[in-house]
Amino acid sequence: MDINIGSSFKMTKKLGSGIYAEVFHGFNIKTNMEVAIKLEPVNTKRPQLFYEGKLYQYLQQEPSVIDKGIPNVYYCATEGGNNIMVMDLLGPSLEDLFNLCGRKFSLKSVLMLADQMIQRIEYVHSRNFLHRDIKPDKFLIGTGNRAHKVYIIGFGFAKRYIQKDGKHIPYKEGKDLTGTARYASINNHLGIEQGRRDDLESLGYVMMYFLRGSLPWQNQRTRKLEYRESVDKKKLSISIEKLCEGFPQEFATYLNYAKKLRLDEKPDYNHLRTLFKDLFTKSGFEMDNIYDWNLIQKMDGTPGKTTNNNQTEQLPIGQVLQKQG
Ligand SMILES: Nc1ncnc2c1ncn2[C@@H]1O[C@H](COP(=O)(O)OP(=O)(O)OP(=O)(O)O)[C@@H](O)[C@H]1O
Repeated sequence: MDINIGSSFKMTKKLGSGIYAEVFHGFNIKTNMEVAIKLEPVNTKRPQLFYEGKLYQYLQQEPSVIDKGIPNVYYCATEGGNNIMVMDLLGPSLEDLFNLCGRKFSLKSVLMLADQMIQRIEYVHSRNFLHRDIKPDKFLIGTGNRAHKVYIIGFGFAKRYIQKDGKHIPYKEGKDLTGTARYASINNHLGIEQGRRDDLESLGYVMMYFLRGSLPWQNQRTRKLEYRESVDKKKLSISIEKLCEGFPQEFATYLNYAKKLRLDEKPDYNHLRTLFKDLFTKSGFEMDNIYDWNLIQKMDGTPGKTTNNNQTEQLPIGQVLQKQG
C-alpha cells in the first residue's frame, strides 16, 4: 500500500479501527522509526482527531513526569480528504490480549494492570482532564522493551474538569451518556456531569470484566437503540457486592470508594493502589511483569519452551497475535 503522509511518513498496513477513525502502521522515511497513523474523514459528523492530537501534546508537556504512559504525537494535518495524526506505535490493546487469553485474566495480571491503569488515570487527572471513555480498548501495551508498560490512548471524549479560574466544573443533570455504556459509571447513565470519580468507577468495571470474563449487563438481546436503557436498568439493579462476589473484597472496596466520592472530590489514588498492592503481596505474587499473555503457548501446537527455572518462555506478543491471525 505504501502511501506518503507529509514529507516524512509512509503508511503501510491497517492496524485497527474504532467508530470514528482507522489506524494504520507506518514509518518515518528519514529515521525508519515505526509509527501509528490515525485517519478520520474530514466530513465526519463529529470531528475529534485534532482535539485528541492537541490533548496528547498537552499531556506530554509535563517535564517532571518522564515516561507518562502516553504516546507522542509527531504530525497532524489534513491530506486527501482525511484528518491525519501520526503517533508512537504501540502494541495490542488489553481487549486484544484478553481475547488472546480466552477472555479471562488471572488475579495476578489484573492487579499488575490495576496499578498501572490507576497511575495513568491519576496522571491525566493531575493535568486537569477527565478521560471519560475508560475501557480495555483504550489501554495498549508498549512495543519491544516496553511490552510490560501500559499506555492510555483515545482522548476524543476527554474534558477539562478544572476550569481556567481553577474551579471544578459544576454539578449538572440531564446530560447524554458519554463514552461506552458497558463501562459507564451509574451517574453517567443517570445523566450527571462526570468527575474524577467516574473514570475510577469505569476502571472498577474493567477490572471486574477481566476477572469475571464478562459483566452481567453485557450481551443483552436488545436492538442497539434499546441497549443503553437495558444496561442502565441491569447495572442499577446489581449491588457491588453481587458484582464482585467470589473475588477478593478489595475490588468491592475499590468500587464502593469510587462511588462514594463527591463530584469535585480528589480521589486518594495512593490509597487505591496500596489496596491492590497489599492484596498482591498477601496473595504471594512476585512483581516480575509476567502477564497471562506472556505465558500463552505457541500457536503451532508446541508448548512454550520451559526454561531451567521451570518458567514458560515468554513470546514476543506481536508474534503471538500474528500467529492468531
Ligand atoms: N498508537 C497506536 N499504536 C497501535 N495501535 C493503535 C494505536 N492507536 C490506536 N490503535 C489501534 O486502533 C484501534 C482504534 O483506535 P482508537 O481507539 O484510537 O480509535 P477511535 O475511533 O477513537 O475508537 P473508539 O471508536 O473506540 O472511540 C485501537 O483499538 C487500537 O487497536
